[in-house]
Amino acid sequence: MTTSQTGTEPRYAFETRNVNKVFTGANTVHALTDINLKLPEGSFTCIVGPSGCGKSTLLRILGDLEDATSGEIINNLSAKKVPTAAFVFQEHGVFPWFNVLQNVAFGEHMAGVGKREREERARHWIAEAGLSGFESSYPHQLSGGMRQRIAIARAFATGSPSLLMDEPLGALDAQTRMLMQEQLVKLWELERKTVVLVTHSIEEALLLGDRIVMMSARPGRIKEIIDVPFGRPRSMEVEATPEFARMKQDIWDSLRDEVQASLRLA
Ligand SMILES: Nc1ncnc2c1ncn2[C@@H]1O[C@H](COP(=O)(O)OP(=O)(O)OP(=O)(O)O)[C@@H](O)[C@H]1O
Repeated sequence: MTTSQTGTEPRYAFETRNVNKVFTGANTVHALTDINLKLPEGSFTCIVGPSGCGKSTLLRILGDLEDATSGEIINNLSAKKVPTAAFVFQEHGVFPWFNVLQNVAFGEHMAGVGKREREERARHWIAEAGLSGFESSYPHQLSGGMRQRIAIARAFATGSPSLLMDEPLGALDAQTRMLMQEQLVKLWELERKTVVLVTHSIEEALLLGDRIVMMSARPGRIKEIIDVPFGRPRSMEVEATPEFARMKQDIWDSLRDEVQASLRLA
């Protein structure tokens, strides 16, 4: 568990205590079991686990898009005036009828921020996301990677203290994905929001995160929490180090059993 430099307990953005989630309907699905997590403010947590283990459900519960069946979710950010969390999903994150500037400013528009202020903030994050010059373009005029950068820039522009991302780079080709990983780290280092990012990629979790929460096959439990030893600011060159290769192998060794178990469940 991460602690502050003084050795005192860090401030937590989110805490979950014995969170369970059961979906009832035609089929009853026990999606999450006894999830206990403490996410320090300003930390970058990646969640990995086999398909169907409840990663998205956990993210949605943290973001208050879904209720837990039992257990407690403590959101220590909720007293702030802005929305607690901004979301980035794999696809469909941008409005096709808005241009880039309007898309990035949308969250602040909804929060009632004045036009001048929200556009100024939007232009700042558009520039940081490498989209300067495209303010008036519409999403259909841009590449998939650029569209996802709009969604990420908007999430940073909202002023929300946390960012919840569900496979935000999952739909991108390998090269664009690598560039976007770099960009995401760079943006986050500018403004250290509390980030929770769901990914299927062990490499991505190691490149981006401070910690990796590894989940077991359904009903999803926390199998292990791994501290990522690579420092900040982080260069993507860590991927070439023996430490990276060793950690990737260890995580895969542990995850492999869960992936096999999830295939038997399917
Ligand atoms: N609204 C829902 N109603 C019923 N069952 C649901 C609902 N949402 C999710 N589930 C079930 O809960 C389980 C966990 O789903 P979830 O989407 O959280 O998994 P995941 O780990 O994000 O999967 P993936 O990696 O494939 O995206 C799955 O078995 C899924 O079918």
